[in-house]
Amino acid sequence: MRLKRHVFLLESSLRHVALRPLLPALSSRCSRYRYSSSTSYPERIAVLGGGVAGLSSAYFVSREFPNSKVTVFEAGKEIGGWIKSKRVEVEGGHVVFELGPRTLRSATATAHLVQELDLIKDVTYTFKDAPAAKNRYIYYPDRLNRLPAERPSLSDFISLARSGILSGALGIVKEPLIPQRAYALSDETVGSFIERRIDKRIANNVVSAVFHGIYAGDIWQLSAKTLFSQLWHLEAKYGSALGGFFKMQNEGQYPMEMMMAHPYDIEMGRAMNEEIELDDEFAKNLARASTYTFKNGLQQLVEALKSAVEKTGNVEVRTESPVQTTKPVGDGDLRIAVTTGTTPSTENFDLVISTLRSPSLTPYVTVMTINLYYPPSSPVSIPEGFGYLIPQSVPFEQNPERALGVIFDSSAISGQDSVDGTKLTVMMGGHWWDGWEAYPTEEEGLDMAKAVVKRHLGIAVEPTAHHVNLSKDCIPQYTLGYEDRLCAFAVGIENEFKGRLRVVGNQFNGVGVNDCIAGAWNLVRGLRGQGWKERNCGLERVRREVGWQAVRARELGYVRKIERKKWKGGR
Ligand SMILES: C=Cc1c2[nH]c(c1C)Cc1[nH]c(c(CCC(=O)O)c1C)Cc1[nH]c(c(C)c1CCC(=O)O)Cc1[nH]c(c(C)c1C=C)C2
Repeated sequence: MRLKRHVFLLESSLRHVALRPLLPALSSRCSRYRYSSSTSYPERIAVLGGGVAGLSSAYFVSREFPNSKVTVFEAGKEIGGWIKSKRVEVEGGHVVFELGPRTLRSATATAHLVQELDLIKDVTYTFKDAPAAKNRYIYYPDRLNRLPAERPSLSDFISLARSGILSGALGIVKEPLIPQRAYALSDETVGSFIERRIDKRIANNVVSAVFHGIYAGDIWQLSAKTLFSQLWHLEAKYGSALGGFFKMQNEGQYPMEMMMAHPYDIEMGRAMNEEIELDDEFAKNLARASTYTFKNGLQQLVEALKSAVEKTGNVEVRTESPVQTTKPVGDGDLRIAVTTGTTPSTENFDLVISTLRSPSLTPYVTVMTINLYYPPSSPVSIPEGFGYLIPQSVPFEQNPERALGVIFDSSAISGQDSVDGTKLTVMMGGHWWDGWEAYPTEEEGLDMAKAVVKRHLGIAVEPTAHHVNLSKDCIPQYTLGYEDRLCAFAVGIENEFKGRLRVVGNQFNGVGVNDCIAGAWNLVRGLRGQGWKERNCGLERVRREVGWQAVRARELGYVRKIERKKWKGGR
């Protein structure tokens, strides 16, 4: 039985919510030109880029316009972008190494896609009560510190306090007394926001670790307005982030149910709630899960997407087809000429959905992932948990390799490997490698990763399997002033392409897999009917300075409906 379920899960203020795609329905102007008025749907659509944003755009658009011919252009030999899972044979069986993102949090658009692609049977969950979900560590200054879980004990706090990680935490209590920022301050870095409102030590010791785990970025460069959007707008509205948060809760019915949101996000959340139906059992599992992935790794998702779009017969995926140029055909013809291939050829499209990067908008960081496997016979013992993150403040001698964190994959993810043992991923680089002209070789990377796990985890033995992967320029950095640059960018492409070029992907919608899929879903929703003829580019959200509102999380879909029922005695 399929029941309607709203299954957005918690999205903390650390998550990037400021860049959800716009709701083109709000844009009323519809420019009609000679060519465009002749068809009621875009006959030919190009999707630029075959990563998860491109493939999910192709999937949604092929359903929205079943008569359109869709072509996906991918520069590389393979589709899937940064999502890559590798099955490696080891003694007695196999293990799955993830070279990029490895797990998903519950989010409606992605969950629905998983369901439509018939992947539910292959989902493997990490439930919220599992040690992997509860135990997260920060390495500081020379040891692992467990972060407070749902019910932290006194000894948790004592050991954290001893490590020095909590120095400056008193600033949180004093935060409501800190004067509101000057009206003229249009953005500041995440580091400076925390320093101004709480304490610099908390920024360097705690917040920088979390930002390593999401952006592999430098909190002294990343934008608070974009990446701390909740806190930023709470301060603007109430004068204080923490005080404002509690004041805002007075407007709700349930404890902690209110959050700040951009009106566009509210509209998108409502649309998802209305339009998306999830399988009852799947929804229940998602509500209990901290994260999930697939038995053969996250790559299953992009492979299933590719098969599904190709099965339609209307979508062609062309690999090894780098995009050379995209230009308006011009002279009254609104179509876009896309030149692709190493021996360039040009075709005209009624609509182009681009996931390609725009270098002027954000810098990128490079991350090296080193997967290590130790068989059960190895004298290796790691704490049960998700893994650990390394803050910017860790002394150089404790982290000369500039690792960002280590994931305990064998503890964090179950159901992928046919053998026991210890599986780890060391993540290195990120902003530490900014401006480097050359990166470590695979051999050097492996040696560096082994040195990290030896120093931090006491693992002195050799892994029996490993894989080193360099993802060059993989995570865009939403640095100071990002939203202003995005706004100028949106105006530029709207003027140039008159609405026929739409953008989506990790440079615009948030850096996570869920962000890219939700962005694609919403972008395609905006193309419906004659929406594809409207003069916008998918970034209308940043085009208007509108006030953020306090809303019930439920209205955004961020509510675990099933849990809420229990909480309120089954109402
Ligand atoms: C390849 C490296 C990546 C780093 N961050 C991201 C990638 C793809 C993107 C990302 N990671 C997380 C989020 C938050 C939202 C979410 O979907 O959970 C985002 C947008 C959280 C996260 N961080 C790590 C893991 C395993 C997860 C869960 C999601 C996932 O599988 O990516 C660990 C981790 N990620 C990075 C580093 C340096 C790191 C360190 C242990 C960079």
